[in-house]
Amino acid sequence: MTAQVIDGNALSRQLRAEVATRAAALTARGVKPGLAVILVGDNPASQVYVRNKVKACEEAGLHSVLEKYDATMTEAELLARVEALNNDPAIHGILVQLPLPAHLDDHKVIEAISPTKDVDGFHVASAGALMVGEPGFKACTPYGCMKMLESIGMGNLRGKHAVVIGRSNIVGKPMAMMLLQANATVTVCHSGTADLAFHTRQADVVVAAVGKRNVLTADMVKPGAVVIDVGMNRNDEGKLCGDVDYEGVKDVAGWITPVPGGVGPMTITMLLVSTVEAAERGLSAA
Ligand SMILES: Nc1nc(=O)c2c([nH]1)NC[C@@H]1CN(c3ccc(C(=O)N[C@@H](CCC(=O)O)C(=O)O)cc3)C=[N+]21
Repeated sequence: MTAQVIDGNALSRQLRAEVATRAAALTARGVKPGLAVILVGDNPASQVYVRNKVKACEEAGLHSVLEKYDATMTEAELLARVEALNNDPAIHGILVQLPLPAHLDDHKVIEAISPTKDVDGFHVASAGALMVGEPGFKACTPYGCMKMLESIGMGNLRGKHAVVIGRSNIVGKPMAMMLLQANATVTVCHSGTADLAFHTRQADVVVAAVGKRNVLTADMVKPGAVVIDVGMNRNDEGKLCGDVDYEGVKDVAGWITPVPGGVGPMTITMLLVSTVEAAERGLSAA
């Protein structure tokens, strides 16, 4: 059996067309949805990601501002920029690209973003809203993974077992909460898990979000399972690859997401969706 591919580029094209329609409607009412992206320092991977986000905004008719700062920027300066954007009516979403240089406290900076503009979903208020099932911005990567599941008719996971590998605040934990919200029985595995394969072999859905190559191999996957690969790694030839041994796993799984062209573009798409939603909310509150 060869797995069917969940094409993140194709699904993104569809969803971004919907975003563009909503953005045009808002713009016609005098509110062009605006995203501000702050990048501190010169991490080469971050430069590429940030450029892709800004380009995606332009293509969907959103206003975007990229603020680039030297790695020597002080925390007080960064907090002042966040505060200015919180108060800027042209900006509906604020994203501070992570990781920040070591002398800046990620947590403190994220908490300074107004929860009404936290389109990344990283603020404790957003994480808490997800936890208790209240409306709020959702972390874009797991949100994109849920949209991929919906696209193959797996939006409701009642009776299904989902296994998440990884427990980060930006992917693993919110992913587990969203799967739970979709009625899955959820297991979260991590570096302290004794027998990872024992858990993954029970899974109808596996989400690999560790940041290490070949975390999931064919022998660890139940035939027909859905495999979602959140990893963004480079192999020995410098080629982008995920956490899943794609070549092996594709012969066992029922569905699989590729890297590149899977979760990555969906992450950016959900950022656009949340930014448009932030602008729509502002309008309905006014
Ligand atoms: N505050 C914050 N929010 C983020 O959402 C955030 C972040 N910080 N820091 C870094 C990670 C990483 N990330 C990616 C988004 C899209 C692709 C993407 O589009 N990847 C393409 C390929 C890109 C390439 O060729 O390098 C793909 O998978 O097809 C990758 C990675 C968002 N992040």
